[in-house]
Amino acid sequence: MSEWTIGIIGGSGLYRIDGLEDAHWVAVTTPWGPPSDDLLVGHIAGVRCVFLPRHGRGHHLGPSDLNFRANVDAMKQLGVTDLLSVSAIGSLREDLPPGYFVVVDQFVDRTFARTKSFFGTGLVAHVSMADPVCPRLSAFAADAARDAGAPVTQGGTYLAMEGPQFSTRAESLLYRQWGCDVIGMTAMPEAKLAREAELPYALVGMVTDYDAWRPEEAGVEVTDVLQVLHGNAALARQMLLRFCAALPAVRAPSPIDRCLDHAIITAPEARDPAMVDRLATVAGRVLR
Ligand SMILES: CSC[C@H]1O[C@H](OP(=O)(O)O)[C@H](O)[C@@H]1O
Ligand SMILES: Nc1ncnc2[nH]cnc12
Repeated sequence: MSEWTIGIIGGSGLYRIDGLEDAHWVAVTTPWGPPSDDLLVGHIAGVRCVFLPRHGRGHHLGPSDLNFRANVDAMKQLGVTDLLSVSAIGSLREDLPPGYFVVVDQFVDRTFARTKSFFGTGLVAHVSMADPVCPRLSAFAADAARDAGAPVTQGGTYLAMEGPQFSTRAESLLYRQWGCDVIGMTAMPEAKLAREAELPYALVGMVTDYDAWRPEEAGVEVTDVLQVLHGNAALARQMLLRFCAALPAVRAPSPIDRCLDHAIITAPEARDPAMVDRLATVAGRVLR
């Protein structure tokens, strides 16, 4: 049994968190290079939280330039036990209009220009991604969003695209045919790396637009996205407050806390010592 430390990765439009008590910015270095920004450590409703603006303060990093490994490693270095991502998303469904909060539970990864694993030559691991989000954390997040007064859909498939350009109409229509519900540019490989780091992960997407599949509508523009996000800012803040306030005092273990028990395939004598060193934070539990 242990206590919670909630990592919050804030996406587009979410570059700081008001209401974080005793807050201070902390610079963290990682073996993977620099994270997107310093991390803001403080408390919400008595729960220790670590906030990272995914694109940096001022939004100077695009989705393909994010150092996802450094972001997850930095969270883990600061003692994060569970990771909550808050993202802007496009909707691929008529019944998920702008303003909706979608707590996603599946992903289709169509990104292609990103480093997707902490592991590789010298230390190979294969984690399961069958169930990519933590059901417990996702349920807490959905309840909190509902309590805050947001329209919430629990469950949905997020298509992760490379970007930075938005989709063509043909792509948008194709993703709908695939059964995807929402679209964004950042959840992958973030969710995969969180799993490799044994961090339970949940994603609350805030629908900002209908992407490009509606024939009568022009495609999405950044200004549309930001307008909806600014309108949602108070709701997002309330959601985080209620999320922390409702967490049980004691954190019961999650199976994800130990998912590397079954994942590493490289024999101990064949492991690259430099890789073992680099993985100290992420996988030290099973490598020491
Ligand atoms: C500003 S629109 C496109 C941009 O917004 C989303 O970012 P995030 O997931 O970090 O909220 C989307 O993935 C794109 O990066
Ligand atoms: N339509 C869209 N496509 C990709 N990422 C987004 N983020 C917000 N809206 C988006």
